[in-house]
Amino acid sequence: MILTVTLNTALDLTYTVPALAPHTAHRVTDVAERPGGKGVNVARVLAALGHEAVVTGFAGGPTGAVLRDLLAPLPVRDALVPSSDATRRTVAVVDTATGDATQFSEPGPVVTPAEWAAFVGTYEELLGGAEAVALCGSLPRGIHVGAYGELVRRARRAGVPALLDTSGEPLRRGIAARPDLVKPNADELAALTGSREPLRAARDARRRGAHAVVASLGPDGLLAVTPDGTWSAAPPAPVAGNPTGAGDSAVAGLLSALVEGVPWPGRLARAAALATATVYAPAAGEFDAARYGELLDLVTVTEEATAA
Ligand SMILES: O=P(O)(O)OC[C@H]1O[C@](O)(CO)[C@@H](O)[C@H]1O
Repeated sequence: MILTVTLNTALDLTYTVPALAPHTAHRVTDVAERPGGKGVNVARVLAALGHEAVVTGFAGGPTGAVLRDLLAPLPVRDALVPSSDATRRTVAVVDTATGDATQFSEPGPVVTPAEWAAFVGTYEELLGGAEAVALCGSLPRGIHVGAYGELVRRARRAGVPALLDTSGEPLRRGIAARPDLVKPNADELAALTGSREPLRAARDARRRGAHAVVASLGPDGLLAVTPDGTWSAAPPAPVAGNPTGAGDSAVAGLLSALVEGVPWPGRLARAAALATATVYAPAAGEFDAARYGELLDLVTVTEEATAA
């Protein structure tokens, strides 16, 4: 079983508009409502790849109830812990003229110390049956900024490989706890290290404690800096579509291949193909399965002739 943690789960709304323009009113032509937050998306992709996936984190209030209802028919196990405050919503506005997505994310619930303690108990129990854990997304209010560091340390004590995908101070603190893998995007890596040069920044992230770093660089694919070598993985051509959730699919690709014992080049090919196939799909947590199959053969993985 692969465990995914989404402390700040979300009811993801996707609005489609013909053309997005500030200071104007918009008629929404399509509305989609999905259970979201990064770890929820990761779990859905893991399940589609044939892995048993368990989702934990918090859900509360009317939005939390809808999220759980939407999760129920999906092939992932719901081990969410109740919060008294309501789960947030996110809104992604997709502009059909350009294909661009603009995201608005609410801050999320205020989690109480008792709720955090209940979550930690559930997390410890679930770690007992986990082959790997993904720790994903922003922190809701009330949770200490070192929370991911604590969860990484607990995973290490349980002998479970931990992948961290977050940003800002929670990422900085989480990395210091030495996760097996971090998956920042270009902006998160630059904010962490002060460098917009991905190779230099990824090496810096390793020095800060991450065992391996896989940076997601949008249309440029992935850059992996690991103890075994440095690779880049690129899709055959840039793809137009909604990139929301592409990074989550990359995480699912990396984790599934890790637990299957696939070597780094194969892991990266899978992650890059899944991320690209997600851009072809309408919403985060989904990917175009036919395109994924084609892309697996078309992704180029190149070993960089440079020390990690
Ligand atoms: O926790 P955050 O960093 O705010 O990210 C959450 C959001 O990211 C997405 O997972 C896309 O990666 C959305 O589904 C949305 O819920």
